[in-house]
Amino acid sequence: LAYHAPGFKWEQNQVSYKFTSYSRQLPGSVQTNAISKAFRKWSDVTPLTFRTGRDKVNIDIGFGRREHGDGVGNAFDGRGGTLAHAFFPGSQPIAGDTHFDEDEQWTMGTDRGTNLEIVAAHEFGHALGLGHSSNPKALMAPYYQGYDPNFKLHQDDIDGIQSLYDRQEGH
Ligand SMILES: CC(C)C[C@H](CC(=O)NO)C(=O)N[C@H]1Cc2cn(c3ccccc23)CCCCCCNC1=O
Ligand SMILES: [Ca+2]
Ligand SMILES: [Zn+2]
Ligand SMILES: [Zn+2]
Repeated sequence: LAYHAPGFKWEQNQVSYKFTSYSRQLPGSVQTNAISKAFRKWSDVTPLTFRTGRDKVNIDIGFGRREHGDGVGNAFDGRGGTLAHAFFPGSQPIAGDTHFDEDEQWTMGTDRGTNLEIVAAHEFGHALGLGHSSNPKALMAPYYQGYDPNFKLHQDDIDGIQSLYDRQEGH
């Protein structure tokens, strides 16, 4: 491309985030732990670092149901179906924002319900600039692949993110 498509990656390596709302289904500490573990999957393979912020941050994280404030086209659909969505990087306030469908049964550490860490890791792939992968085994595939206690990024996910954010120096 003759131009650099603005808004498809963060131009800085330090990315800030905060919760704008929490799920009622898990203790707050469990949710903050799940989110930081999800970010760590990506920071482990890039020069990116993630830190919590207080007011204006890059990635606002929230839980909502049905129509939850980002337009009727982005309304959630009750339990099942779409689990969450996220917006690509950019300068608009909504850029990077990540929303989880509160009608799902959000869990950690069990194969029941829907695992918050795994879904968050997928969504943060988008919030960092990745689209969906056609590799069904990749985290960035468009379908939730169920609970995996040792889930990790697929090579396809790593190749994708490193094409956006140069490899960690020295690795
Ligand atoms: C990858 C995931 C973490 C985020 C994606 C959405 C997404 O890409 N966000 O960035 C997601 O929710 N995919 C659906 C896709 C989907 C599967 N079905 C659907 C039925 C209706 C609507 C959507 C779906 C069949 C029934 C299973 C429903 C429960 C699981 N849902 C999914 O896998
Ligand atoms: Ca849903
Ligand atoms: Zn939304
Ligand atoms: Zn997705």
